[in-house]
Amino acid sequence: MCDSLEEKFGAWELFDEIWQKEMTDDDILGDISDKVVLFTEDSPFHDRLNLRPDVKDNAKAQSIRSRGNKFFHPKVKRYIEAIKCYNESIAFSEKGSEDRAIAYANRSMICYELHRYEECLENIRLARDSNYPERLASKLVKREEDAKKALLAAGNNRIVVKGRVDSKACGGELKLTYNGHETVPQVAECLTLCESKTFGRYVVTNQNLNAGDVVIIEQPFCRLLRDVYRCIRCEFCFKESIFTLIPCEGCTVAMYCTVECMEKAYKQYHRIECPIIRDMWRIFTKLPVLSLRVVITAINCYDYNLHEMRQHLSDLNEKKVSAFSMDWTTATMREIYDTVHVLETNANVRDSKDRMTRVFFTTIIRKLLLERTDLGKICEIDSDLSELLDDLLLRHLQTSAVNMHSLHYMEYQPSEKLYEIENHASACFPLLSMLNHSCAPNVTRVTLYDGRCAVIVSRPIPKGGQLYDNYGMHHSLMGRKERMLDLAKQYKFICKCEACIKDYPLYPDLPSIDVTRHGMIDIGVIHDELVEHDAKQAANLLPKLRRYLNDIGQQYPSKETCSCQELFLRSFQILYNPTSESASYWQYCKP
Ligand SMILES: C[S@@+](CC[C@H](N)C(=O)[O-])C[C@H]1O[C@@H](n2cnc3c(N)ncnc32)[C@H](O)[C@@H]1O
Repeated sequence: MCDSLEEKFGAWELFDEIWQKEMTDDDILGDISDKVVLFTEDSPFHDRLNLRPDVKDNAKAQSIRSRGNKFFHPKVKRYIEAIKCYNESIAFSEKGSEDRAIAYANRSMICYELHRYEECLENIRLARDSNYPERLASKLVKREEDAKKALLAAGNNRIVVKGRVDSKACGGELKLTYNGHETVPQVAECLTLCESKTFGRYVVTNQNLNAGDVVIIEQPFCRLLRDVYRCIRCEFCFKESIFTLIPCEGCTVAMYCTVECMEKAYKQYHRIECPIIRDMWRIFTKLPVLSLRVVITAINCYDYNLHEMRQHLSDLNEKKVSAFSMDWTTATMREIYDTVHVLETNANVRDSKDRMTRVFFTTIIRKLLLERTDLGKICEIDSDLSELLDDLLLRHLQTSAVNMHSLHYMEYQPSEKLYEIENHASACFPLLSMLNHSCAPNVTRVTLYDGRCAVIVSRPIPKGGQLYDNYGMHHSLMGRKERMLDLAKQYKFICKCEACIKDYPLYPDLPSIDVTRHGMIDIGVIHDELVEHDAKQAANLLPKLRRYLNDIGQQYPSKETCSCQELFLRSFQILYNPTSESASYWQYCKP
């Protein structure tokens, strides 16, 4: 990961400061709508947050490159840290500048040291295209010759990524276990959407489901790469491209694996985000940035015709929109957005401070958009349109908090010599968002390497049962009080799941089951085997774990079921998660 762009004093800290100074008890208890206007108009957020246009800066590019050179030093050999600095330097440098060319050339040097000869040659090409200085040209000629020779000698420089490549040979593409709905082919036809006062919308099965059943595979409506991956992965397709990223010419944040990805991102959202994305990441956490991404993606579905969008949304009967009954085989992007538009906001159960925070954030984002982007020109003519922008931002600042899902990949940890799951992005999924939470879940989510997300049953669910996801608060890892507080704070509900009602203990205090009745399964041995991150091994273990979970799954909770669920998930992750290539470089450098 790279350094986070988020600053210590951001929008939340400013809000909290103003809130404590300005708000009286009467405001908090009474109607706050008038106060909202005054509050946001008077707030000195522009200066306090030091909002400023993002500009290329060669001096900064040079200083970041020097930092990279220190990491590159033969006694230091922290090449990955060095290349992240070179990438940041490339992002800051002006197009065609010597600083840009030298950063590419330095990146070629690291590629050479890491035996990535094709990428070394690509960086030499990029350096030359960027006016690499004549006085240093001989260095590049020599490196180019060496790389070509090494490439010939190596035969094939392709890196084999253990998990991903092998998985195709072992498990193939992950598919739904059952036929999909005719009009919602990404959801097993046995699933239906229900609604109640207690649960809102929720998903049930009309037949018995077994552990291992794949019941939903969904493409996100939109997604957002975490800022700490900006110098490692393509901002559009998320591919790990640390050796060949190219920069957006408008901002100092976005980098891409190809011009094609850059153009697609620009068309879908970056055209609007480009002038404000650095400030967004500086002053906010990922949730407001994802909310902005949802709004811009939605506006793009309307080709920036905000009049048409406003008309459509004001005519929309929200109660009638359902991701489960829409015909996805013919749906347009506008119709897909309708299903995002009606995601839960929990607006009616938010307290004054929560609502005011989101109004405050909306005001800041709207102002940035109107001052710096094409939306300013569009909204100038009609104040109703800027109101629409406000409504959308406020809405999705709420829906994102409640419905956002993290995307994961497997990262090699050089110090422990094993793979760990990491969260590199957030995404909005209209169908997955219909799953409610339980602290003792019966399904689990797996990010697939093509960017979709699969829902897999993790213990048997009887016909008529509800499918329960886990929002990050599991009974085996967190105490009941803490879980309930967190769920109430972020998701605004009082959890009454089986684990909360029956007060299931933490993992060390869980009962053990009588394994003699079900055959022994050595959790420790399987764990050690899976740590190897070998896809063939995972594919072999999966049916065994699946059988075991279906046998013992009814005896919940127990140490065995919880551990087995963990190992089961791990096997799926090894087979289907994106896997980092980083294991291939640590042999040549220091972490
Ligand atoms: C991702 S949405 C799930 C779908 C939601 N029920 C709906 O109607 O859109 C998350 C929200 O659903 C509700 N929710 C989730 N799990 C719940 C549960 N176990 N009991 C009650 N409400 C729950 C909460 O309002 C939560 O913020």
